[in-house]
Amino acid sequence: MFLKKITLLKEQVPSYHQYPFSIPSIKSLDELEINVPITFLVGENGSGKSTLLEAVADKCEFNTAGGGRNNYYDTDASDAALGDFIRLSWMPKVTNGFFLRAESFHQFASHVDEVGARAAYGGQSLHAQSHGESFLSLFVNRFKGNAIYLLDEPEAALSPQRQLSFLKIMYELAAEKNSQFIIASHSPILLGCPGAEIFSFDHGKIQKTAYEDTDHYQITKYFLQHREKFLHDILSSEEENT
Ligand SMILES: Nc1ncnc2c1ncn2[C@@H]1O[C@H](COP(=O)(O)OP(=O)(O)OP(=O)(O)O)[C@@H](O)[C@H]1O
Repeated sequence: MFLKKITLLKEQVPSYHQYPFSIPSIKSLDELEINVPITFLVGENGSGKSTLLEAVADKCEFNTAGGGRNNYYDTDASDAALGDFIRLSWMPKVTNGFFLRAESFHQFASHVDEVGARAAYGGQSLHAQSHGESFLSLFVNRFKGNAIYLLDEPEAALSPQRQLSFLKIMYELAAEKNSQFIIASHSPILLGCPGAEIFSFDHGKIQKTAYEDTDHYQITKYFLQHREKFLHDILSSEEENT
């Protein structure tokens, strides 16, 4: 484990009325203590997970469009608006790692081709693989250990079976190869990783939550157990509203 704490430098915040400080979870952030090698960030869409993850990537000097320290390429991806306003506490500091953004992975794959770095990603162009296959190639070939990995919705391209494959890779890297993961995720499969801690960004604050208390677990479980009733209730209330 490397990153132990994320602190919002409150005295430097210019205004809580503008992005990113206007996001309720960020506004109420003081210190986030990280206690285990695998940490998940969960919460409703727009609750601030990517904003915080991007800020951490920025402080790590990773390309905020996706990549590590040595991946320089231009992109339309946003600047890390929060990066200058957080402090990272390390023990020890690590500079090796990777920031995965599912949405700009295409541009990252082009960058790998352009700089002739395919060998580091399994030898084949990431563009010549399916979206999910290219994610798995990245995890298998590039994630070697002694590093911090910041992943924004890594499940985006992965089938349930491949999510399990990724879970195993991540678990082993954390347990045996001195790796830390901070992951924004909506996947009830990944969130179930043993030993992981989950922080919820819902209800205007960032707080630790149990796997079984997440919406991801509860809604998925209820849906699978009561699919017909669930759909009937949702669809009939939709009809009443129209
Ligand atoms: N560049 C920006 N300028 C202004 N507002 C922004 C900007 N980027 C994001 N926001 C807003 O900040 C809020 C948090 O966005 P963020 O992307 O961090 O959410 P998230 O929790 O990662 O959501 P999701 O689960 O949908 O990925 C959203 O309401 C979003 O519209």
